[in-house]
Amino acid sequence: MKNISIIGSTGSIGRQSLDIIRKKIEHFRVLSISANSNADLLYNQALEFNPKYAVIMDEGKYKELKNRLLHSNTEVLCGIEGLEFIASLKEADIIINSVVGMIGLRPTISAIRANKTIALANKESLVVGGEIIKKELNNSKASIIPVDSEHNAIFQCLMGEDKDKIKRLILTASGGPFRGRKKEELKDVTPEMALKHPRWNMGRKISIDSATLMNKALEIIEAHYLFNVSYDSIDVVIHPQSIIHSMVEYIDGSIIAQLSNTDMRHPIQFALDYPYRNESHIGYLDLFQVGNLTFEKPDYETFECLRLGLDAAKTGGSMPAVLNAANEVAVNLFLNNKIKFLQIAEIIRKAMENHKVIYDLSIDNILEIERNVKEYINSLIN
Ligand SMILES: NC(=O)C1=CN([C@@H]2O[C@H](COP(=O)(O)OP(=O)(O)OC[C@H]3O[C@@H](n4cnc5c(N)ncnc54)[C@H](OP(=O)(O)O)[C@@H]3O)[C@@H](O)[C@H]2O)C=CC1
Ligand SMILES: CC(=O)[C@@H](O)[C@H](O)COP(=O)(O)O
Ligand SMILES: [Mn+2]
Repeated sequence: MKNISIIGSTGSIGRQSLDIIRKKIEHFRVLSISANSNADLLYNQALEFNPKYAVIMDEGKYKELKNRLLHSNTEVLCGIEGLEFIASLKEADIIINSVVGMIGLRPTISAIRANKTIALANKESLVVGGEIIKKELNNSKASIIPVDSEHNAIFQCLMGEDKDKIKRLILTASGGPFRGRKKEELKDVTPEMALKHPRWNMGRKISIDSATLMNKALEIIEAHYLFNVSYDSIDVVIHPQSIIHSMVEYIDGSIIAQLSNTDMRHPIQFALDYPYRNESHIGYLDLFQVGNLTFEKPDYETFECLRLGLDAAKTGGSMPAVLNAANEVAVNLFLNNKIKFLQIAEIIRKAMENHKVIYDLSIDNILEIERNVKEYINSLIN
């Protein structure tokens, strides 16, 4: 029986994690759950899974949730300290970090310091704090099992292999809802259009990141830190079918790929069962239904976010944190119809140009960078 803490249990990955747990309830116990503001769903999850702790970020909803769960076995906590607490519980075997955004950094660090196994979906914590996370991991017995589909695929393609023999990592990208379009055609696209991902049903922020291809930029940085591979050895290939979730090319010319249905419950199950493989509860890939698998080069001209991400990655230091913070603010503005689609990249570019890079990063100065970037963008658009 494994005890699981889920940070972000009310989101897309959080709900799919609970779905896997529901199907394998004799193997897993839900120890803690959390939400930002969706108190109703958190309440229902608490009733169904009877966790020891439920954390709500939104202070305004804390008292009411506490009252609603008064006669249950679930203690209600609030705020980032609550997330750090459930990320480091002594009795937790696996921490699923499925929160969205760089708010995930502090819980990831807490889990590492408590020597936990972390099923990591929250890519933003690695993007902003990759160097710190690497150092913390070196001083702990914690491990990260990637849940992000590409990184989970690469993790599987590396199993049993000699890492010194890697030639390159090949990250696959669907191309998003605007694949094949030129910049001119993206001027007036709406949030509704951008949210319609052709293959995956995901949360709102990552769906917009897929539409701008920022998602792939974040994933390049994520892969760099997870697998300790230089940026020159990480390539992106557009693969519209999203059946091959990523590949590793070795020095002898062999490419090893991981394929499965376009369903995040595959990598989630893998991470929860690791190091074992168990029967799938969600079905198997029917190769005869898949059709052709195709590959294209990314269009760096149209999808400027991908190029900005590469620039930030190669600059290093605090620049990926600026890229990420600016992206979080810009995506939010776009989703609220405050800016146009193409302004997302424009705002990120300006925030990067405005930033003086620092190389000795701490959690505090990452959080300060986030505040400064927010202020700068507010001054830009007001
Ligand atoms: N969805 C997917 O298929 C994939 C997602 N990922 C990554 O996984 C992570 C989660 O994505 P996804 O599940 O789509 O996101 P969702 O938006 O669906 O869910 C996010 C979760 O985080 C909570 N949350 C949001 N903001 C805060 C905050 N400020 N403080 C505390 N909790 C917060 C939400 O609570 P509430 O419900 O109350 O808002 C919710 O539980 C992201 O980093 C994403 O890039 C990676 C690969 C695939
Ligand atoms: C499911 C998953 O891992 C997402 O990150 C997905 O890859 C997004 O699709 P894109 O390839 O369009 O970014
Ligand atoms: Mn992904």
